[in-house]
Amino acid sequence: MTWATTLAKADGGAPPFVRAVLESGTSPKLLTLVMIDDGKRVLLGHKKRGFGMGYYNGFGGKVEPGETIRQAAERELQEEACIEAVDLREAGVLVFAFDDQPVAWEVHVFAASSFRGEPAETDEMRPVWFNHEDVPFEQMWADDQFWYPLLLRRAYFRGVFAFTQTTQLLWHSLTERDPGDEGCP
Ligand SMILES: Nc1ncnc2c1[nH]c(=O)n2[C@H]1C[C@H](O)[C@@H](COP(=O)(O)OP(=O)(O)OP(=O)(O)O)O1
Repeated sequence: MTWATTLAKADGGAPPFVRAVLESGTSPKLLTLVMIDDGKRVLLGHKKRGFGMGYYNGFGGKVEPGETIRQAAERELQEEACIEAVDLREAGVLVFAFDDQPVAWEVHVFAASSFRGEPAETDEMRPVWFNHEDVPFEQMWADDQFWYPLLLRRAYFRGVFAFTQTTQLLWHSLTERDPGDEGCP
């Protein structure tokens, strides 16, 4: 996570626990997040259970052993929204560090503008379309308001976010990067 460590030193520097977790040598927990954006509206799911319950979010979850990150994104989209993305693309990567967890979370964000199937409510998510100007950030993770503008204008992004008490955002650093560019921000 070279780029994340570099970002953690930017913008005045992250809280010490962020640098500690990034430099610990422990592999991050891998997760996915799929955003469906038709150009005017985004499809969000109202999370009905588990981590982030009550928030609107894209569709995703943990990468399971034996699957690629992309396969995990496709599986979670099917499991949570009952749809299959047609033009799934890598949109960005978000790293979350928590002051009470020894491992960082690395969330790989994908986006698609078209899909097969009809979004349907599942045990985990209730899908709802929002116009771009009506995205309900006050009912979403605190980091979302920062990277959504990049997502919506199709800029590839990378960000590091520091949380306390699970949901309170303490600090962040965000940059636009080309996929595969491992150089300094
Ligand atoms: N801060 C923040 N912003 C935006 N999105 C997220 C976060 N934190 C997050 O965890 N997420 C995303 C990443 C994932 O898409 C989900 C969380 O996945 P989760 O539901 O815990 O994973 P599953 O594998 O589906 O879990 P089970 O319910 O099956 O145990 O939120």
